[in-house]
Amino acid sequence: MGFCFPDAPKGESMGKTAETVAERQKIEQAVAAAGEAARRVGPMAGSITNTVTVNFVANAQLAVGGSAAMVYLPDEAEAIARAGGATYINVGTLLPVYAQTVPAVTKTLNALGRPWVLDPVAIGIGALRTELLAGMKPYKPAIIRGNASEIIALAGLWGLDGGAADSGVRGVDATDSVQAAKDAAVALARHTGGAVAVSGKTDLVTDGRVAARSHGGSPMMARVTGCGCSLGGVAAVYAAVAEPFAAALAATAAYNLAGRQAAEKAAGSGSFQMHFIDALYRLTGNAIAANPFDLEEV
Ligand SMILES: Nc1ncnc2c1ncn2[C@@H]1O[C@H](COP(=O)(O)OP(=O)(O)O)[C@@H](O)[C@H]1O
Ligand SMILES: Cc1ncsc1CCOP(=O)(O)O
Ligand SMILES: [Mg+2]
Repeated sequence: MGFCFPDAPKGESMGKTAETVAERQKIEQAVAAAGEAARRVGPMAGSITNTVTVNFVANAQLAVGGSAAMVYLPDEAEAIARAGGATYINVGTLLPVYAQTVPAVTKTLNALGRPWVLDPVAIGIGALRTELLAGMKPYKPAIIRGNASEIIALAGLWGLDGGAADSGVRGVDATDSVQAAKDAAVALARHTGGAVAVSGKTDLVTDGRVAARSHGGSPMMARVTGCGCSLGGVAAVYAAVAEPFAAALAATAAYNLAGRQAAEKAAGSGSFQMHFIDALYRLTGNAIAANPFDLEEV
């Protein structure tokens, strides 16, 4: 492991002091522990997620050791929220029933103090999506995971620094860079007191105090639908057994490592998905923690 700060803008990288060595080691240990605990405990992380990638989300959660359960109805969502170690909410394809399900379950999760992960997929499309995402602000997800444009748009919707109503969300895809979403991610993390994971070529994970830039993955991940959604589902599995920042970084690092490994074997995007699930299944906590990341204070 050791230090690597190649991407940190000048003046922002943490110095190589004893304190930062200790900070890095603490983070690496927490990430490794999250990876190991998911396999040991087998936490259930239920999902309210989109109909496009629901199978990929469940298989990725199972591959890292968790247990999956997908629901749509309000009473069933309440039940899995109560029974699960964490819950995943992804607004990718909304149905009318979500107008009841989503506010009820986020309120319950907040009242229970139970971690939940939000993926604000395609934020900006339609009135219901905007209403549901705006209404989540007081219920504070432990982890917000999205691509750069979604993170900028969510901070804009919640009236936070770095946000913009007119971010570059294009359907479910991003047109903004991860770096451009840094201020929005930090502001969101400070609002929730949890963590924010911004995905892209190099991912950024922050708790509002430090930011880790996690390296790896493959451009092929943007050619397979659900790499982002399933990353959120895996973050929920880890959030059931670890603090938000460690859980978000563990999921992000696992994806970067498994993505790199899968790309070495895949002949194209179809077999990439198969090799990717295989690679996730084989990861150890120590391997996840050893995936390269840079650390900076924010
Ligand atoms: N060009 C890339 N190089 C490496 N990894 C990538 C690249 N694009 C996306 N990824 C990875 O794919 C996963 C999903 O990210 P992304 O495509 O940004 O999410 P979304 O599908 O929600 O837009 C993340 O693990 C991210 O690191
Ligand atoms: C294509 C699509 N349309 C609505 S949800 C969805 C899946 C998006 O998945 P991801 O953001 O992980 O690529
Ligand atoms: Mg997405």
